[in-house]
Amino acid sequence: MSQRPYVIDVMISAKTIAAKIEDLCSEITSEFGNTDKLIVVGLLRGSFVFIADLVRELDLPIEVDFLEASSYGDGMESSREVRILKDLRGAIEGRDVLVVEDIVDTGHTLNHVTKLLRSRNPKRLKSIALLDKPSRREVDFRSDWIGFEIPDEFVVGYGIDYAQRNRNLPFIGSVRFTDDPE
Ligand SMILES: O=P(O)(O)OC[C@H]1O[C@H](OP(=O)(O)OP(=O)(O)O)[C@H](O)[C@@H]1O
Ligand code: HPA
Repeated sequence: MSQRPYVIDVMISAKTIAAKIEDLCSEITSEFGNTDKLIVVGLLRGSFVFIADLVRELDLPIEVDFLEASSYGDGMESSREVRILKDLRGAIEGRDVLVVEDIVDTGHTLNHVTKLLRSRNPKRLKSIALLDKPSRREVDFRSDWIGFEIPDEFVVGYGIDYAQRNRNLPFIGSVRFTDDPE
């Protein structure tokens, strides 16, 4: 695919993200305070940075597992067809589960994944998303915890890509095409 030229404007700094994660983790720690073990499920690939920071702030007995879902390919439009490319290693029946997602946009990915995991009869299933774009929602879905509500802009960084690039930026930035007429 030929790439249009773009720049990335900082939307949420690394420091602001770190402060938000501390707040979210104290809420999650109280919610799951009585758990014997919390299974923290990261949705690959976008959540790999978020889950790494999150689990280090959780004062709970945890296990980590991953599930890979994909619906965007290399573009900016959801295919609305969520493909499970890699399933969990472990069973979640009767367990406490926290699903960790980088961004909820149309909502198709997290809606599909939480339905799939709920069908496996966990004891409790909650979800957390660092970013939420409510104005883009196509299905009725809301995550239990949200870091930041953001406007309808395509974002990258802190694990999130555009055509597989920019996942390594330490902040959340918005993509601005420099060949746009305005
Ligand atoms: O709410 P939605 O419109 O479904 O969009 C959110 C999903 O889109 C991105 O995944 P992508 O398919 O790009 O895979 P990736 O995580 O490997 O980047 C992102 O990481 C979320 O999982
Ligand atoms: O804004 C976004 N950026 C990158 N990937 C995405 N997947 C859904 N929304 C986005």
